[in-house]
Amino acid sequence: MANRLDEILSHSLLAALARKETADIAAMERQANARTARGFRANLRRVAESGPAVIAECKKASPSKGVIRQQYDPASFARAFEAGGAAAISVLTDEEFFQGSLSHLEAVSAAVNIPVLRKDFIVDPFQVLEAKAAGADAILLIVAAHKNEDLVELAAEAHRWGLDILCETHDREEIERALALGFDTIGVNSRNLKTLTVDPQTLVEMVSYLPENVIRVAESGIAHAEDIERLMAAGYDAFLIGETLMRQPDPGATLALLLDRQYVSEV
Ligand SMILES: O=C(O)c1ccccc1NCC(=O)[C@H](O)[C@H](O)COP(=O)(O)O
Repeated sequence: MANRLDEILSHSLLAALARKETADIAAMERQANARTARGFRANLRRVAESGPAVIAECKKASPSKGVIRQQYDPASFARAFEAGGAAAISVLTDEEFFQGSLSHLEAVSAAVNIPVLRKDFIVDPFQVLEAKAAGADAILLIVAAHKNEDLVELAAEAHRWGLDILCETHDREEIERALALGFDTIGVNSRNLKTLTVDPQTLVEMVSYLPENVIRVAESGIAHAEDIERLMAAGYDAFLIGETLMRQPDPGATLALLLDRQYVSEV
């Protein structure tokens, strides 16, 4: 039986191919060429030198939780995240499972000065072009979603467009594959994308496999200032936080509280 990740990947590929069919590729390439990527990796590194580098995520819904936030204005969240001290913004663009959109990415990119990550299930080089044309500075590549040859091809496409890559892993074998392929910004997702269960212990166990020259990003299930402190002490440089922020009445103020090491109550 197909697991959740396989289901999402098949849908993502079909949707991307359908968009590609009707796309004006030349116009998209002109748009992509006109944009200069803001350094995602460099900004994580810069911020992490003096404290936690948070990638604050605009996330309306998810396969595991359904709708997370009814009133959803990603550009205004992104502005508030920037003011609240985010190092970068992540924008979910998958329509089917996350109620995201490329238009969200465009709006966020235009609204902030910090780098923006296209958080999606990238399975075709066309999606990399889409990302750059819509104003992304980085894309996500999920190791579990690909054979090594495909990761190399997609990474080359990202580099062709000047985009940085957040390479996502979940276990030791995936981390070893990511390192062998030369990725230098590596996330460990505490969410198992095949079952959607979150296990915070995964983050603690996996960080020892990531060398210090890599930017180490802890992903998913981060809810409290204490989580960030514990994960920083374990060796993480950066923290991808979605649902905790999105469920709060004022996501930007909540981020500022988290960065000020104040407790955030669960809602
Ligand atoms: O969030 C999900 O349910 C999900 C399901 C399947 C694939 C990916 C999924 N989420 C993407 C992410 O990795 C998170 O949005 C990101 O790490 C932030 O996580 P959180 O802070 O727990 O919202």
